[in-house]
Amino acid sequence: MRIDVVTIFPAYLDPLREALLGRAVERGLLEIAVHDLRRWTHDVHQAVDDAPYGGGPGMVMRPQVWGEALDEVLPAGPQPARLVVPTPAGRPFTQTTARAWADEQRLVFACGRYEGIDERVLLDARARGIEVDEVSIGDYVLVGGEVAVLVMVEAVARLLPGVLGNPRSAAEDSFSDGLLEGPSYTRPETWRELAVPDVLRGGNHAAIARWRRDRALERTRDRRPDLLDALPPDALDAADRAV
Ligand SMILES: NC(=O)c1ccno1
Repeated sequence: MRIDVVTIFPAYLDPLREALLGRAVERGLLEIAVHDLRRWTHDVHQAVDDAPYGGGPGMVMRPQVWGEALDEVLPAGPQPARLVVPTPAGRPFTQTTARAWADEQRLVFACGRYEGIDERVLLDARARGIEVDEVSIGDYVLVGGEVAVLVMVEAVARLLPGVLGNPRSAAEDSFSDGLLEGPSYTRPETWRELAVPDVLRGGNHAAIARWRRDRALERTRDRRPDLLDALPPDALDAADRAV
């Protein structure tokens, strides 16, 4: 997969070169390119924004600059690419989104700032046959899209084959079965008079699986009852419903 990020603050994306993602890039599992939007300005001030039509607070990012940037980064023509614009006004970004995007060949992230990007940039991209997703990582407002891109790239990249050491990690983490993951424990067996649940030390795999499922159901019911409501009717068996 190739990921391109267009931003006026390229250094914000430096964490993409660290740790798990950095190693994935070094191993050729993932290609990441970060572009400074100001490369496509032509004035001495490298202006990327202007006052909003209709008045109101803040500034809007100029279509000319974004248009030239995306013409270069996402040239016209048949290409399996998806343009992603992080915005608090977007559709929710979820694990389902991450799984779907993990199958894409190319993702291009456009990081808006100020009051956002002139709407015509997105209309033009769609008119050129590009899939455009406006997505939000949560119901809060950030200063720009860069932090949201870090979140989304990590959520997607960890699902790519070979990125995680153990592929079971992605298969068994929260949301994999529609539930939140339950509690985890490691050595020592007792720490500050707090003991690891006996079942986890007993070696009975069926009992361990049942205990983990019960804790996941309890946690999901307590913290995210909406996820339980969204499960398909046959997702919970009689033992689940007894929890
Ligand atoms: N909530 C968000 O995804 C977001 C993106 C930019 N500002 O907020």
